[in-house]
Amino acid sequence: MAPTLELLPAVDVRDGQAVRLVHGESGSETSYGSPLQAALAWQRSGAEWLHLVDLDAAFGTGDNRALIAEVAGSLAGDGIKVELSGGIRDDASLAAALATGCTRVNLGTAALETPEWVAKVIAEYGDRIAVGLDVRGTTLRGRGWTRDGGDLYETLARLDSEGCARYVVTDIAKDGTLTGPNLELLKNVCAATDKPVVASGGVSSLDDLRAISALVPLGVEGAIVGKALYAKAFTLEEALKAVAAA
Ligand SMILES: O=C(O)c1ccccc1NCC(=O)[C@H](O)[C@H](O)COP(=O)(O)O
Repeated sequence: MAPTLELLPAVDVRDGQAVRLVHGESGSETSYGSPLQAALAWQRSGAEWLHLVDLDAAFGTGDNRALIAEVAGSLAGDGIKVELSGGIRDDASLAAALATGCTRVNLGTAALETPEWVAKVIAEYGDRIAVGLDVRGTTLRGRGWTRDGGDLYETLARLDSEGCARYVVTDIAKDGTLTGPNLELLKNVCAATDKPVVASGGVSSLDDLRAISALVPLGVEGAIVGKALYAKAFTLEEALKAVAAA
């Protein structure tokens, strides 16, 4: 039997607040209050993972490093696995991220702009490093998804050859829109790599999660869920039950 799809409820932090964006665009925020309270709510609902994003660090508008460390530290200390994303681009930001106790970090822009550094940290930290492949069509986007950064499949082949352990794949056109995941993209990425893939962006319903679960045999390992949980399209408890039964 295929393993159960992992669910990663998202807490995206901007200016100290948990927010949701549409298409990852700065200025499209809806605020949902305290990131720590949001994270603790997902923990109470049975989350095994948390996807925690420092949007200010991703956009280059500052950072929420202390708050992120507090949230990651609180949850990781309680046995929740934390995936940390946003603005991790050099030794200092990577050291700060890993020091939070997170299970892994997600590198985005660095994989496009400083490939030698990314190859070095992949070799050093193994599966504590994932790479976020954030795409419009098949073009990667970096710097908070604001700048083009090359071809998805060329970059994927390069990262595979360097031993990258895992990819977090986001269709930016779907992100924060509640219009369903891009299943074709996920299938295509799974066909291009043997490494596990975490799906991100667009989940709107339990049926979407069941559809992503059907891709587990192809290599999809997990799904990040943001807006649907905040908009109460379903509860995390319902989502965990749905994927366990899929
Ligand atoms: O992850 C990043 O580094 C990032 C950078 C810039 C804008 C957005 C970014 N992440 C957004 C997410 O990871 C979302 O939380 C996730 O894709 C969930 O999407 P959805 O379920 O559609 O709300």
